[in-house]
Amino acid sequence: MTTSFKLELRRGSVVVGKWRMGRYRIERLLGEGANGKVYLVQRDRDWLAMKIGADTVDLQSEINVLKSLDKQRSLETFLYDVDDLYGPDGREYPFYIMRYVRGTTLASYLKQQGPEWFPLVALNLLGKLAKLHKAGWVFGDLKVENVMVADYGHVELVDYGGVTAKGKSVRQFTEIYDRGYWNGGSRSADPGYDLFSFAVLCIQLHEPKRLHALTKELLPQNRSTSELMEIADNCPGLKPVSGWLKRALMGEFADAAEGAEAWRALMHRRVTRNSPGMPGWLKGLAATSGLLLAASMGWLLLDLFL
Ligand SMILES: Nc1ncnc2c1ncn2[C@@H]1O[C@H](COP(=O)(O)OP(=O)(O)OP(=O)(O)O)[C@@H](O)[C@H]1O
Repeated sequence: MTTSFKLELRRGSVVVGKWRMGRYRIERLLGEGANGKVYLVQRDRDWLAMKIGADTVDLQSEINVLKSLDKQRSLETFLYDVDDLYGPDGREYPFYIMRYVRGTTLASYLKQQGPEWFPLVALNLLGKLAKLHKAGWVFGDLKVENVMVADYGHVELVDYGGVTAKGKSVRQFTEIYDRGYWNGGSRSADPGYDLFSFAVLCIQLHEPKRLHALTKELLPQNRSTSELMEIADNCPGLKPVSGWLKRALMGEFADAAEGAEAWRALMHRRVTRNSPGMPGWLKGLAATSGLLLAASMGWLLLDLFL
């Protein structure tokens, strides 16, 4: 993705908000996308993330969602400040300050820590989605790039630009994760929309090349969930969860909490069985992380249901 503006802020420079006068020291660029650039900044002793957009209207809808999310007490505060700044080019840019999410992207986490972490990280991600669904929201733009993972597989979502109230239409999405793109259903924001994207995300993590090739090969009218299922069925890493993925792609889960429960039961069943034919990642889980799994499941369940 490229940004539509070339603003660059140097490390060590200090940005002062035009209206609210907040002072932020730029540390480094965290990432950028179609809607803006995100910098790691410091205010007093706190590390925060600053998202700068080229266009106030674009950024404003994201800010509105964050404000509504912050009003709901079940979710942690994410938005700290909203203001405009003067760039080195003299132009005004809108920005907002949000919580800095520590961690690495999902794909690099699994690369560094090993694929045996996939089931647990995925379960934690379902837990995050479950909280949003419970509060009446759908994430909308779920994709590998928007999932950050910290130690012990702890998951955080970033980029709330696609978050949509249940029942409305999802406006910001990424084609390959989009239910409409695969002729698998509407773009109406229901929990099933996120679970569909979650299933594609699992496929993307395991078979990125095959998924990409499929998007090139198929004519729009021939894209279907069965094409996605075929990739999952033929991928050894996804075999244990292929039944679950099918249910998600078919919209059979009421929400992410129900999906998480089914995923957790699947993990539990597989780990306790520990049969000789068990796939690699589950063997790894059972052998090396039995205790860790129990502990993590404990906090996950607390996280999910508290
Ligand atoms: N709060 C945060 N803490 C840490 N890193 C973040 C945070 N927010 C965003 N990032 C990083 O910056 C990247 C770009 O941010 P973001 O996805 O919000 O931009 P975008 O323009 O909306 O992107 P897209 O084109 O995908 O919609 C993210 O993929 C992530 O790596």
